[in-house]
Amino acid sequence: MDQPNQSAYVKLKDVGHQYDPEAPLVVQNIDLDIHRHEFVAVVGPSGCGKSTLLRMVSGLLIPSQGDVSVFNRPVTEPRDDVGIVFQKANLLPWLNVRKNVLFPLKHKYGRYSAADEKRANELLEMAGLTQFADKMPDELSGGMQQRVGIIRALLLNPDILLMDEPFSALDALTREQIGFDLLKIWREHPKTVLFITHSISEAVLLSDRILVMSKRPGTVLDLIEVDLPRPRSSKTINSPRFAELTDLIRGYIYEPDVPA
Ligand SMILES: Nc1ncnc2c1ncn2[C@@H]1O[C@H](COP(=O)(O)OP(=O)(O)OP(=O)(O)O)[C@@H](O)[C@H]1O
Repeated sequence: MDQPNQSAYVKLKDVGHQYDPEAPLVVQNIDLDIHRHEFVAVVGPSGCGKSTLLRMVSGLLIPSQGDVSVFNRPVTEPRDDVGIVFQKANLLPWLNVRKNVLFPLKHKYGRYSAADEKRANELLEMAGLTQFADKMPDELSGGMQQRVGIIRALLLNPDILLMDEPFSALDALTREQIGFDLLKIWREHPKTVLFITHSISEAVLLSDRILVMSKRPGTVLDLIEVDLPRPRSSKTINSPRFAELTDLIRGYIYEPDVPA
């Protein structure tokens, strides 16, 4: 279970949100502490408010109820130490891959240094993209573009990484591979991750804990500890415990009468 912890990197306390003051809440009574370098996934039925939750942590959306804090400070706007990866990489089509990775620095400071370029090259190497660094985005596959989106979010070395269905546009094989790539990056450059996904197996494969949300208005049905050993691999997927955990979550999502 979640432990009250002053040192939580991300903290949601009794959070609720309604987009329209006349309309019902889309999420309510959300409590969650995410600790340093923890990987927490959020799953739940379509429309239950997963993206709303992530947007509130990012500072793109201010909740109508409750408190969201990052590093013990209320979230009032987006911040540099929180990186975001969306479903689509949204690369700039007129910049090559390396320049796309460096774009956040160029945008923020108007320039980047040789050291920044070196770091971009290191990240590109880590993501297996060195030979594509000078290519334009439309010369890359969807999976490669998404990798570029991830390392672009890592360039500013954020302590927290928010990922909103980052792999959902990819085919199943690429999706599994990029999941393992993400785990490798996370091992080498530990980050606190909040990861939204529709895929129960992806959530179990990647995360330390999984927040299971009810259908709208989204509330917390369960917070599940994923007690599978790391590093995770394709063997993990075939383990009996993996099947138990995915079945448990499926029960919540497909049989809404299962008590919390
Ligand atoms: N900007 C907005 N204005 C009004 N309503 C919105 C807005 N964004 C989302 N909603 C509504 O809030 C609810 C939750 O949306 P949200 O995108 O957070 O859910 P989700 O769980 O991420 O959905 P999905 O799994 O389908 O991506 C939905 O009913 C959606 O229609």
